[in-house]
Formats: sequence, C-alpha cells, structure tokens
Amino acid sequence: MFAHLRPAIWAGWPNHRLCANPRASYFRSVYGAIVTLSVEALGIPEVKLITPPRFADARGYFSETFNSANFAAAGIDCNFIQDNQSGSVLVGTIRGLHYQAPPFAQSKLVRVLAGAIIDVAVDVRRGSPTYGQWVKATLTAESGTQIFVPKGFLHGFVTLAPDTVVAYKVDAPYSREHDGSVRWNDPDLAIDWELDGRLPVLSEKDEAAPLMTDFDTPFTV
Ligand SMILES: Cc1cn([C@H]2C[C@H](O)[C@@H](COP(=O)(O)OP(=O)(O)O[C@H]3O[C@@H](C)C(=O)[C@@H](O)[C@H]3O)O2)c(=O)[nH]c1=O
Repeated sequence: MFAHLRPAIWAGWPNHRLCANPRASYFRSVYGAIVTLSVEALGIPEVKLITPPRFADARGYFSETFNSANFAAAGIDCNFIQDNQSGSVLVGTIRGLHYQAPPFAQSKLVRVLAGAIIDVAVDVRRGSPTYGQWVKATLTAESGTQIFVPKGFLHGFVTLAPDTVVAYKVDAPYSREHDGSVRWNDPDLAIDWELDGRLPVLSEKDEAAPLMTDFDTPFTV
C-alpha cells in the first residue's frame, strides 16, 4: 500500500572513484542508499574526497551535506564560519589558484550545487614532501561529492558544465589584504585543466597572478 514511497536507488551512485577504493568506508542500506560518510584521502593525503550519505525515496533524496560531529569523527575538524557560493556561466571558467595568508588562512569544504567542476588543490607548505604537487577531483551536483582543502594549499577549479554553482565553507573570514593567487597555468605546476584546447574564462586578477617562482609562500608544514 505504501509502494509509492518505496525508496529508489540514487541515480548518482556509484561514484567510480570510491567504488575503486577498497578502503572506503561505505555500505548500502537495504534500500540501496549509502548510509555512512565516506572519506577518501587523495594523492596528497591531507586533501580528502568526501561523499555524504544520500537517502533516496520516491520524492528524490535527503542528505546531510555537513554535520560537524560526523565530519570531526572522520578527521575534518574545522570551525567553519562562512559559506560562499559562486556561479559560473560558461564551461571552461577557471577560478584560482587562490589562498589567504595567515592569520586569515582558510580550510575549505567544497561542493557543487549545479553542474560539475574539476577541483584542484596545490600543496604550498614550505618543507612539505609534496610541495608544489597537486591533486584534482571531479565534483558534480549529481554525486554530491565534496573536497576538503586544508590550509597551506592553493585552491582552484574549472567548470565542466554551463551555469555551474559551487558552494564552499571556510573556517576564516574573507580578508582582501590577505587574498593571494598563483597563475592557473604556471609551467612548473603544469596542471591539466582538461580544457581540450579551449581558452579559459578568467578574472583579470587571475589572469595577472604571479608564477610559482615569484611566489613567496606564507605557509610551512
Ligand atoms: C572570496 C570572497 C570574495 N569576495 C568579493 C571580492 C570581489 O569583489 C568578489 C569576487 O572575488 P574573487 O574574484 O576573489 O572570487 P573568486 O575568484 O570566486 O574567488 C574564490 O575562488 C575560489 C577558487 C576559492 O578558493 C575562494 O577562496 C575564492 O578565492 O567577491 C567577498 O566579498 N568575500 C569572499 O569571501
């Protein structure tokens, strides 16, 4: 009699990256929903890929996109104090590579509300064994996957779909005086933005950002 309320398996599942990771901590309920917070370390282990559970039913789904206790238990213990959102009209819009210097350094928890991005985090912690290395992950509104970028990393993304909306939490307030950037196409970083020959859409600030060789990082491990 309640067949119309029977949960549907969430169409955004599976996320192939997590399926491929035998250490990922997830399982499915009898209804097919993912019921644990999944946290996967990326190539630089301080950067995490996170998939919160989604509970699907005939209406759609419900998801706790952030729960401070559950995230802290999974190792992401930040006091997020500001929520940001940006909308990018065109495919191939790049925002980045950005940071805020101490004492306004920010950890970021990034997700996509509409469309899709490739998100990039670059380690710029002086003395880090992975200094100058970067990781990237595809985030989509459909999958609900998030990326955690700690302090000491440059952050940027490229949009893969028109009208992409990105939301992120930060644990320090915006400070124009501490805002900094490094050039998105720095030759030493050589980030593959997967632009397929397209020219990116950039802000004037990002177009004129300094190269890594001229960047005196304010971060140490
Ligand atoms: C980031 C930020 C910007 N602004 C203002 C400043 C400016 O007038 C306008 C646009 O700022 P931007 O050009 O820096 O916006 P954007 O290029 O989207 O900057 C963002 O890029 C991504 C990749 C990040 O990681 C973020 O931390 C942030 O740096 O918004 C705030 O008022 N508060 C904020 O927290």
